Amino acid sequence: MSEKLSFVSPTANSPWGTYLSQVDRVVPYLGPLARWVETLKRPKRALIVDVPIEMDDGTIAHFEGYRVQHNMSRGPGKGGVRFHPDVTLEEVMALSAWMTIKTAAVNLPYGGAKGGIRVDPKKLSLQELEKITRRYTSEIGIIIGPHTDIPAPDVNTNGQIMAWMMDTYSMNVGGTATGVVTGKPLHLGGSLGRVKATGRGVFVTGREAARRLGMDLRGARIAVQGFGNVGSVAAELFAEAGAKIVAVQDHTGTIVNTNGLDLATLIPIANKEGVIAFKGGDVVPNEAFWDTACDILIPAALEGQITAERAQKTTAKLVLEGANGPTVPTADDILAERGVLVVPDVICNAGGVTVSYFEWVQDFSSFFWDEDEINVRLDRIMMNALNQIWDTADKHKITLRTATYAVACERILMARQERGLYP
Ligand SMILES: NC(=O)C1=CN([C@@H]2O[C@H](COP(=O)(O)OP(=O)(O)OC[C@H]3O[C@@H](n4cnc5c(N)ncnc54)[C@H](O)[C@@H]3O)[C@@H](O)[C@H]2O)C=CC1
Ligand SMILES: O=C(O)CCC(=O)C(=O)O
Repeated sequence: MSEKLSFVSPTANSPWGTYLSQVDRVVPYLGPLARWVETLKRPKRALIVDVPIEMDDGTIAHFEGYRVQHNMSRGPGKGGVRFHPDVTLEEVMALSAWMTIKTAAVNLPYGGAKGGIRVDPKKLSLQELEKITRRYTSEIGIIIGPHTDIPAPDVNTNGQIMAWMMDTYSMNVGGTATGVVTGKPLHLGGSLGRVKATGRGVFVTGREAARRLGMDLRGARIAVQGFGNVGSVAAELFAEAGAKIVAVQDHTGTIVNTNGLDLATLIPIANKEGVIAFKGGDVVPNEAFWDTACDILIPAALEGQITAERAQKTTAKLVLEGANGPTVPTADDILAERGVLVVPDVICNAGGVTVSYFEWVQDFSSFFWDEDEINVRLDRIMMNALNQIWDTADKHKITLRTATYAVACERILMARQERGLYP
């Protein structure tokens, strides 16, 4: 008998509700390991912290922060830190759980964790941003560490924030601990290739999926939602392969150009002011993004974006989940019924954590690899994982998402079983 979690009541399409539904779907494929499945339905540890800072105007502001360690059966917790006004404990729980599945899917020696602060970082000065980052790091310092839980960048966090986190943790323990976070700047123990790794993984898995569908990337029309680290890099790589980026949406709005957007001009503008400031496309209402005629759809923003209604109307034949949790379960079913292939987040966007793993290994060995070596190893890990998942999907006639969960959950629950319970 298991008690219900007392601190969260997920709804069907909420991030945690979506995750639970994804786990339920894999149970028939777990064999005797299914008796351990409840392990995956609750986080191992969830920390809520108060983050007080003095604002530039002298007032004291309090923000709520989280670090959730979902599962550590296979190794230390691993996963990013998000700064966003909508961050909740429930969302961070789901994001940490998806990390557990993702690290196991690509067979990295990690569990899953994630963190976040409910704050709009765009409203903070640089000094306030540094203060909130450092205070949050100190507060979660009781559960993170190079051998216990290793944060990394996620939405609205970057190399500078990882540098402050590394410095704060190092000051608190009294020695430089580069391995406590990944996604750091290069001269602070960062790795070549990390900035582009997630977008690169989306491209590598997407190229293989397109090949298997018989879709030529040259001339393929792509719509990208979210034009930050993941979306813009994936778009660039697909454009280099001959595809046309016909629609892009970010938090400022949506632009469309059926002849293909000029990324060399768009990317620097989007990084500074948002895509809406770009003059080389038509500005359309946000909902029209989902109506844009395209062959490939790349959600690379937030959770819950592909709803049942949007799944029904998309013309895409292939969905590449750059974001975590972008598709709600009802939409997943509609896409499957309509024959739209979905490469799920837990494999599609695993390139980032894979190069984070390389960074962590390089930090411990104090020996750094060149970018070609990183990319060759990244591509190999992504392709091996994808091929194994595809074989599992073919064998059981299931979606790539359920197949990824089957491969990953077997690894996680086998580790759980082999470790045993005390006494
Ligand atoms: N950075 C990384 O290495 C990884 C990120 N991811 C996931 O990829 C997604 C994007 O992350 P990043 O690119 O790192 O974040 P980012 O902060 O660099 O970019 C986020 C993008 O989403 C856009 N956005 C935010 N709210 C939006 C809305 N309501 N509608 C449309 N666009 C919106 C922003 O304008 C921005 O273009 C997230 O789901 C994240 O968890 C997954 C794996 C690794
Ligand atoms: O690089 C990492 O360790 C984690 C990245 C992340 O948060 C994610 O894959 O969603």
